[in-house]
Amino acid sequence: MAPIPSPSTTAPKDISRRGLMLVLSSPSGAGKTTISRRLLERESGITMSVSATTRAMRPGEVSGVDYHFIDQARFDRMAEDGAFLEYARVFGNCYGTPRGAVDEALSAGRDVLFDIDWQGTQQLAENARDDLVSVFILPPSGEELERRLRGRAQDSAEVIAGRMAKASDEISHWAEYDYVIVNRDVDESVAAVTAILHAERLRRRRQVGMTQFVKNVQAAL
Ligand SMILES: Nc1nc2c(ncn2[C@@H]2O[C@H](COP(=O)(O)OP(=O)(O)O)[C@@H](O)[C@H]2O)c(=O)[nH]1
Ligand SMILES: Nc1ncnc2c1ncn2[C@@H]1O[C@H](COP(=O)(O)OP(=O)(O)O)[C@@H](O)[C@H]1O
Repeated sequence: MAPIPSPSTTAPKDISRRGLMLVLSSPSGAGKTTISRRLLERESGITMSVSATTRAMRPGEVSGVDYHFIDQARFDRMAEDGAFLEYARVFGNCYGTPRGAVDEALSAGRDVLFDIDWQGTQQLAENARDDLVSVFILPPSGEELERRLRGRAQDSAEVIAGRMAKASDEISHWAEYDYVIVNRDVDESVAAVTAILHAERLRRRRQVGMTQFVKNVQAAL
């Protein structure tokens, strides 16, 4: 099957577009990180927001790529200085989205992908509803969620039990999101998120140069 053309080929090239903020949330272990990585590999024009966190680095994680790993004092200072677009406490650790990189990307017309929880999504919705597109990822079942958390083999049994205990709370926010995906098959989930991104890029209000483009088309009629 021929690849589906992306909106960069279906929207007129000389029309400037405002970047959007694409948020993925889910209970821990449902597959946000996996879906995000695949999406970033195949999509251009979108960058990942790298959060700051006070949690310990996991094996295989890279500082500055997966997270900016910082201590509590530095996190508190950044929060006080207004350096976060949003921040929250999750599983006893602090997580926050540094403002600078996001502002820069959006104003350059690039989209930004966020892996943040429902608390962060609510804060973004309060401050930037028009730029926000939110997607909630559900696991196919509770048993499968536990299998994925164990299979990831990155957390102790105690930490996994804590994440399972919080899963129901996190899931209770599913209806606050614009889109909902059940992550059964990774390829299908990536295709679904890609379809959402492509459609949202074509929203009229994001194509800020469209008025002028239409005038130019009309002038020649
Ligand atoms: N509000 C907010 N939540 C975040 C941020 N970064 C990560 N999170 C959320 O914190 C939770 C824990 O993330 P993490 O420790 O990486 O565990 P994982 O989701 O199991 O891989 C997840 O629900 C993330 O979506 C952030 O900057 N802000
Ligand atoms: N659709 C899927 N089917 C089977 N395993 C999956 C699927 N999506 C993700 N996984 C696996 O589940 C585990 C948790 O996924 P991850 O992306 O780390 O979740 P999250 O970022 O939401 O905590 C990983 O080992 C990942 O490889």
